[in-house]
Amino acid sequence: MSILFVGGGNMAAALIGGLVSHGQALSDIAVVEVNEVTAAQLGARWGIRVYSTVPADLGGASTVVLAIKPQQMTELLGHFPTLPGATLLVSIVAGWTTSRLCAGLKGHLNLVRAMPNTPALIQAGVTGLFALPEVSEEDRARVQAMMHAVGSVHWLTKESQMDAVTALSGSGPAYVFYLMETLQQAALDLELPAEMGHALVLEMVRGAALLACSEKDAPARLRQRVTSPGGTTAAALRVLEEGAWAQVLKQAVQAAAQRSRELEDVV
Ligand SMILES: NC(=O)C1=CN([C@@H]2O[C@H](COP(=O)(O)OP(=O)(O)OC[C@H]3O[C@@H](n4cnc5c(N)ncnc54)[C@H](O)[C@@H]3O)[C@@H](O)[C@H]2O)C=CC1
Ligand SMILES: O=C(O)[C@@H]1CCC=N1
Repeated sequence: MSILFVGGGNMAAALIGGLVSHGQALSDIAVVEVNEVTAAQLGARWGIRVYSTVPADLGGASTVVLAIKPQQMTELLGHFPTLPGATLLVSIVAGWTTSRLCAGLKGHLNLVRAMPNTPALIQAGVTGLFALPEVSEEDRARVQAMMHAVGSVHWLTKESQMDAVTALSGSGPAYVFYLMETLQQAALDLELPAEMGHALVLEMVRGAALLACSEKDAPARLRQRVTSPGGTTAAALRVLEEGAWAQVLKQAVQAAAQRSRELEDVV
């Protein structure tokens, strides 16, 4: 399949990297990128075609991937070419619903929304997908293969689930990185050398994630196995419970989901 990315930032670069490593021909990938520096970097890195505006013939692409910020969409769609009905449009733009996309694309219905995350950069991402009923099985398989190139894929049954997916796995890496930053600061406070604190946090998070992936036990059970009665972990968990840490984290995810719903109205 030939793919035109509109926006060549973080997520587009991650997707292109994944596709290339899965054997997608570079001649079948093109990007529209308005930032000259980013455009030059994309061209130099992969030798792919880079346009400064969306070409009327879409550069011959059968699939168009929208990968710009929600706040940049209204302007883009204001002068977007009319898509042939068979063109598959995939949007990774947070908050932009299929009904708003369809309206902005003059009634185009061959639409799939995708919500990947930044671990896609190392092909360890996870993506939620939602397709309109008009999208053929063949096109669903195409978009699934594209997102599978950067990690695992889950189909949503209702579009409203996209707000939860965005809040959970789309934004989620930032919650984990925030935890890591905080633990590194705690290591400094405990007078560990900075480099050692950094390495301990990285390896601990990697090990805990791998253990959770390899075990059938739920995280709650894995946590209990770390927590000796009257021990160090129990002392730490008591402080987290007193600070209503779980409640705060759930509120944070709710806030992200609410923001995803609000982004539908962003201009
Ligand atoms: N960063 C993340 O963790 C995730 C982001 N997303 C979504 O992916 C989309 C892109 O995010 P990023 O790649 O992080 O943003 P980014 O800012 O890295 O990339 C956007 C790119 O689009 C370019 N651009 C802006 N207007 C343009 C136009 N009219 N035509 C062509 N290029 C244009 C910008 O110069 C920039 O290079 C956003 O809508 C975001 O909601 C989805 C999942 C995760
Ligand atoms: O923060 C955002 O809006 C985007 C969507 C998911 C991750 N980043």
